[in-house]
Amino acid sequence: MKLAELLKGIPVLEFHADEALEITGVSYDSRAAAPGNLFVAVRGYESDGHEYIGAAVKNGAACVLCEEKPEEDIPYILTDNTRRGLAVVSAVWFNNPASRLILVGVTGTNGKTTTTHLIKTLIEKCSGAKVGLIGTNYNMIGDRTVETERTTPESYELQKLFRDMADEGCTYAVMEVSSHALFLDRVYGLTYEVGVFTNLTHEHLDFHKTMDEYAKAKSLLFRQSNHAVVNLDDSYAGVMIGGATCPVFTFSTENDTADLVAKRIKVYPDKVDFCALTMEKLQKIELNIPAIFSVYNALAAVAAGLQLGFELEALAEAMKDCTGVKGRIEVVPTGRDFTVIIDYAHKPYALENIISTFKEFAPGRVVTLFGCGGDRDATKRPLMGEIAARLSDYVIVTSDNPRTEDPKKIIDDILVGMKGTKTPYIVIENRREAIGWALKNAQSGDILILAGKGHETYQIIGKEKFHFDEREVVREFLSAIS
Ligand SMILES: CC(=O)N[C@H]1[C@@H](OP(=O)(O)OP(=O)(O)OC[C@H]2O[C@@H](n3ccc(=O)[nH]c3=O)[C@H](O)[C@@H]2O)O[C@H](CO)[C@@H](O)[C@@H]1O[C@H](C)C(=O)N[C@@H](C)C(=O)N[C@H](CCC(=O)O)C(=O)O
Ligand SMILES: Nc1ncnc2c1ncn2[C@@H]1O[C@H](COP(=O)(O)OP(=O)(O)OP(=O)(O)O)[C@@H](O)[C@H]1O
Ligand SMILES: N[C@H](CCC[C@H](N)C(=O)O)C(=O)O
Ligand SMILES: [Mg+2]
Repeated sequence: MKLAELLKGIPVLEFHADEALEITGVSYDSRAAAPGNLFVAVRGYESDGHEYIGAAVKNGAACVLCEEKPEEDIPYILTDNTRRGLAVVSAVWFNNPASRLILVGVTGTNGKTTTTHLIKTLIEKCSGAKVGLIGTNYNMIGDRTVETERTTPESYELQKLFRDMADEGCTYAVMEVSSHALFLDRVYGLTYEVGVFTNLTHEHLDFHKTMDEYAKAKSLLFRQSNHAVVNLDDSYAGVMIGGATCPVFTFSTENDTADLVAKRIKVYPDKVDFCALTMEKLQKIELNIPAIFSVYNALAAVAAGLQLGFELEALAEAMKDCTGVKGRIEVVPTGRDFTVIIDYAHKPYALENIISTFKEFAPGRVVTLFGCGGDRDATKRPLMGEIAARLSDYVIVTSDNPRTEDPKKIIDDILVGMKGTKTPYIVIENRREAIGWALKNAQSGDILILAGKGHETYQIIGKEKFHFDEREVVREFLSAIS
């Protein structure tokens, strides 16, 4: 593609290159730069891409899109914001694949992965269309699963994925839109047919610093959506509605002024059901996933479906086909008289919800095993400690992904929130050993919640990723315990 064609849509401050230069690809990491590429220099939190221009040139980059004049003698284009520049050139490079897709974006602290899965199934069942999915566990092109590293990919990888989806016949893409992605312009330039807000609670304050800044980042989604769907029961609903530049459709379990209201909610050990009330209709909805928060995820998905033009009756029918997601309230078969649940609750509010849910149904004790991730928001650690101690009958404090932090220090941070608790607890730093101990000491009727790692099949210690699948660990220990 000619350079000039690739750069249309970019605010150019200075153009020091031949417009007819043939570009062979786009790269934003010097290590991935190939001969003939346009290298986009991005200022980051760890380093500055401008410092890698030399390395990119060594790898054959033919031109640079940057915010400051390179020291190297290379054709360059100056622009004001290279993160946005990367998003725009990536879309052009892949021939604007998003224009072939109806996009649904889901943001919020909890429930994004679950809600995007629900919406995907609803669209498939209501329209027969092939639907793409982008999120924490994996990406999907129809039924085909594609591995992922991040919840919302960098703009270049995102556009590439959209291209594959469009080429393989998808007409919709449903995606989780993280606050990082919104703040770092990974989704810059996209227009969502529907943007969904699930909720906002304590998380990622290492990055956003304050809840207000975190909320502001989330609300950016509603500046690039044609329809907004907002959880009116959340205390940050006003920020999302205030930030929206499109019509807003609200849902609630308590406020009758919402556009979609859940009435007569029933929560069972294995499912929920409720009556969904709109201005025109009343319809029973059943979802085969337990917990009160599943009602919210179902409401969010139905509301999105309504905004896409599907009928409430059809959405209710399709909801019956929705199943749970790996690592979200996942029951591990044990063949014993106690229950093991794997859940991705790695944030205070999620932990509170999952423990409360099982407290309601547990025939015996609720035993919570959890840790907190290293190199992530440290202020959530004592909050999670307090919640686990207050709501559980027994707590096992262990490690999550310590990353480059000292696991003992992370555990100490958690224990600050458990000071003075009367709830019995034990600290076992090694997660495998902690799970083994929990299983050996499980009592009849117990519900053992392994919280925090959900679908993950690894543990990150230092900078290394080790294979660690809690399902396997549970099976190994159980086969050793007669
Ligand atoms: C805070 C954050 O999101 N950081 C992301 C961001 O990093 P950054 O801007 O600080 O980049 P940097 O490492 O300083 O490097 C600057 C530039 O120099 C380039 N570089 C760097 C080294 C080199 O040798 N050559 C080179 O060219 C880099 O490619 C980059 O373009 O851009 C990088 C490139 O896309 C990402 O890899 C990186 O994600 C890091 C790894 C990360 O852990 N992100 C997490 C926190 C995240 O994004 N999480 C959210 C939310 C999760 C959820 O709640 O579900 C997600 O969407 O996954
Ligand atoms: N609507 C909800 N409200 C509160 N908690 C929820 C909700 N939905 C799910 N959860 C809890 O949060 C955990 C994570 O759910 P899910 O993966 O769907 O959210 P997410 O927003 O994608 O999270 P992440 O940002 O970590 O990927 C679940 O395992 C469950 O404990
Ligand atoms: N997307 C989240 C996942 C956290 C999962 C938890 N197991 C942890 O390591 O803290 C993050 O990277 O912050
Ligand atoms: Mg997710």
